[in-house]
Amino acid sequence: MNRSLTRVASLLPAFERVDCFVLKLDFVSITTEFNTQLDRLRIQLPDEEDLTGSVQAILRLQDMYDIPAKEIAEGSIGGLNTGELNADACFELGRIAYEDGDYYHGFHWMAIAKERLDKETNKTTDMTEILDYMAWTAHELGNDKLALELTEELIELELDEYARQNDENAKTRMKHLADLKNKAKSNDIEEGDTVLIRNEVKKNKLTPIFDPRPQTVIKKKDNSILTMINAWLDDRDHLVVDRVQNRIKAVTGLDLDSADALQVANYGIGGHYDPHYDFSIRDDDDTSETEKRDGNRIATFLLYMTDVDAGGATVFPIIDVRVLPKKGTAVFWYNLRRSGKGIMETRHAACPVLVGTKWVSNKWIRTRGQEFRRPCGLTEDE
Ligand SMILES: O=C(O)CCC(=O)C(=O)O
Ligand SMILES: [Fe+2]
Repeated sequence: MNRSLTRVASLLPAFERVDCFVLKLDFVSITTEFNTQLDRLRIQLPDEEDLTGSVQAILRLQDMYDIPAKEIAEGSIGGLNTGELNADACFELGRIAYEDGDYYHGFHWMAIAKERLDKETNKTTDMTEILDYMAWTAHELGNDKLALELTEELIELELDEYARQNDENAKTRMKHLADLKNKAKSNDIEEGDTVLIRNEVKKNKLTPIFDPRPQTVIKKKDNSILTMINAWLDDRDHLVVDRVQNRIKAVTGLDLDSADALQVANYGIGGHYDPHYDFSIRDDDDTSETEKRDGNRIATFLLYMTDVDAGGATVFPIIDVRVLPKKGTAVFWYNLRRSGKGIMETRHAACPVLVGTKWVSNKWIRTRGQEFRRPCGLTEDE
C-alpha cells in the first residue's frame, strides 16, 4: 500500500518538472506533435487527485483496521513488509487528514513527518510547513500550550532563514517576529496580536494564530466506486470466460442465458465496496429494461481470483459471516426467496484492501429460465 503511494507521489514532482521545463522552452520548436505526446503521457501519469485518493485510502484503512500511524510509516503492518514512507509522504497524510477536519490524525502524521525529516539526509519536505500544521492541529485539538511551543520552534526556524537571506525587508520582519516570540514566551498573547503562519509570513501578512483557519471541507465521496475498477466479459469474448460460465452452470444447476456478463473487478489500495444488496429493490416504475426482460438477480456467484495479503474480506454483517479471499475459491448465495422476495440477510460489503490487490469476478444470475430449476415454494417465505 505504501509503495503505491510512494510511486504516485514520486511521479508527481517529476511530471511537474516536465511541465515547468516545457513552459520555459518558449520557442517554436515545441511542435503540436510534442504537445500531443505530452498530453498522452499526462493521461497515464497520476495527478494530484490520484495522490489525494491514495492518501485518503490509507487514512481510511488506518481508521478501519485501527493501525498505529507509526506502523504504516515504518512499513511494517502487522508484521507484513509494506514499504517505508518518507517524511514528505507522511506530511501529505497529515495534510489531507487536516483538510478532512481530522485533526487527531493530522497532528500525529505531522509529528511522524517531523521525526522522519530530522533523520533524512536528503530532505524530502520542509520543516517549517510541518511545524505550521502541527501548531494549527494542536490548537484545534485544544492544546494551546503545545501550539505555542511549536509556534516558537517555527519562528526560530524562520528567523534562521531570514538571517541567511540577510536583506533589509527580512530584518524588519525578523524584529517583529522576535517581539512576538518574546510575547509568546511570557504567555502574553492578546486578542488581535499577530503571530506567524509560515505562508502569511512569506506574504508579509501576519494573522493571529488563534483565528481558526478557514476550513476546506472536502465532501467525502462514496469511494466504493472510485476505488474499484471493473469490466464486463461476455462468454463469447474468450474461451476461458466460456469455461468459467459452464462450470458455474454445472455447480449451481441454474440457467445462465439470462445472467449478466461476467464482471471482473480489481481493488487497489484501500479499495472497498460499501454494504449493499445485489438484487434490486426498485419499485415498478423504476425497473430497468434488463430487469423487465430477465428478472431480478436471483443469485450471486463470486469468484476470488487472487489471495489478498491483508484485508479485502467479503462480509455479511447481518448474519455475521466473513469470507477471506482465496485464489480459486468462490462463494455462492441466493439473493431471492423462491417467491422472488429479496433476502435482506444477504446484505454484504467488501472490506478495504490493506496490503496487496484483490481481483474478483461476479456472475449475477437472473430469474428468467429458473422456473423449473428452482421452482416456487408453497409459502412466501420459503
Ligand atoms: O469484492 C467482494 O468481496 C464483493 C463484491 C460485491 O459484493 C459486488 O461486486 O457486488
Ligand atoms: Fe455484491
